[in-house]
Amino acid sequence: MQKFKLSLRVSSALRTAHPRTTPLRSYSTEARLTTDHVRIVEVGPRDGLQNEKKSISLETKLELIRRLANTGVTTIEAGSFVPAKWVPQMASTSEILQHLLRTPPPSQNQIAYNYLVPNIKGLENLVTILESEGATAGSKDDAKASTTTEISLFAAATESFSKANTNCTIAESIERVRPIVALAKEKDIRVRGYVSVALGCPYEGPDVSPGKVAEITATLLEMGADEVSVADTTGMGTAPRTLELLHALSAAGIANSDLALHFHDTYGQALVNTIVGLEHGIRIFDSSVGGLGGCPYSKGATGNVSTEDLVHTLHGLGMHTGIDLEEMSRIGAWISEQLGRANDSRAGKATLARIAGEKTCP
Ligand SMILES: CC(C)(COP(=O)([O-])OP(=O)([O-])OC[C@H]1O[C@@H](n2cnc3c(N)ncnc32)[C@H](O)[C@@H]1OP(=O)([O-])[O-])[C@@H](O)C(=O)NCCC(=O)NCCSC(=O)C[C@@](C)(O)CC(=O)[O-]
Repeated sequence: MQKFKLSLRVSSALRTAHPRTTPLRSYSTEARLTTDHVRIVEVGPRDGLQNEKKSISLETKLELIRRLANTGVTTIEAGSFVPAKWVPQMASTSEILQHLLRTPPPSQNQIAYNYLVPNIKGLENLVTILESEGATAGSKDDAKASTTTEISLFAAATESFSKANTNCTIAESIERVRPIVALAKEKDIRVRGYVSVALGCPYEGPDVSPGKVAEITATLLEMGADEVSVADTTGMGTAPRTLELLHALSAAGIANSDLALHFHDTYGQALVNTIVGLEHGIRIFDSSVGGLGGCPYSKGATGNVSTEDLVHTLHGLGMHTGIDLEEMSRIGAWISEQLGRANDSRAGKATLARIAGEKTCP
């Protein structure tokens, strides 16, 4: 495999788009790629399914998670402790947690199951189940030796989105997060933060302040979040603005190792922006199998970048994910069929077509 070497010349595009703020500099990647392993956070069962019009049964959700756990992926967002009136598709999350606590993952994989909590009540509900099952977040007894339970919490980078998504201002949402992190730390639960609409807001447009995103990210980390996923909820991000945002995060003193990137592929820019992130040194990316999802507050929004497309791109760049692309492609086709929707992964469809072709070739 040839050494991964890119020269995207992002800097000249950046200069045109942002003449005042961005320093002129050449953009060489080689020195930044010190490690070639990327951790993918599979968000299909939560971020994907929460936005699908058709609800699926608990059994199908469990089957989805079981199959995903067999692909080599190490972090799976399994559900969300939100009121059913806000997100009806996530209503069976308690049962999912219970089931996963009782079931060792297949193939002896070490898997972290992550649950979104919008407020302290969500985390209290999760902890009640954890304790009633006699489990801790990082279960150490034999039956549960290889699963851990994590949470995600979230804030938004614009006031309008914060109001629509969480019924409160940004400042109030940060205050809401504080006791969640404190309780999670007390219970030894790993915490992931999200900053939504980091590269574009359905109400306020693409010009979201990178400084504001960096400020919220830093606040979540200072409170005790273990990593923060910076989310392009609307898919409005472009390569130059992604780079500008990454520079703002670095300038705020935030280490790349504390960051993940979460791209939706509404404008088909997710993989381009992923490469910008890779070049900058980010090694954690979120994606959903089959490109499941959308966003109820963002008209026309498609789902997350598909895991199959992301894995295909990363492997093509010589990076490692530990994920079996063929198996992931089969799951993408299967879950799309269960949901009665098109499979949004080009690499997934192409992989399956290639396998079918190989089988029928004389
Ligand atoms: C934050 C709230 C709850 C405030 O919602 P609210 O209506 O202001 O809540 P409230 O505190 O006034 O309570 C209202 C009722 O809900 C109950 N309640 C309160 N909390 C809970 C809970 N956790 N679980 C179960 N029940 C709960 C509470 O007990 C009460 O019950 P009642 O007295 O009426 O019977 C609401 O705004 C909410 O759930 N928002 C989250 C919506 C959501 O999940 N959005 C999608 C996730 S974010 C996302 O997807 C983006 C991301 C992360 O993927 C990254 C990206 O941007 O791409």
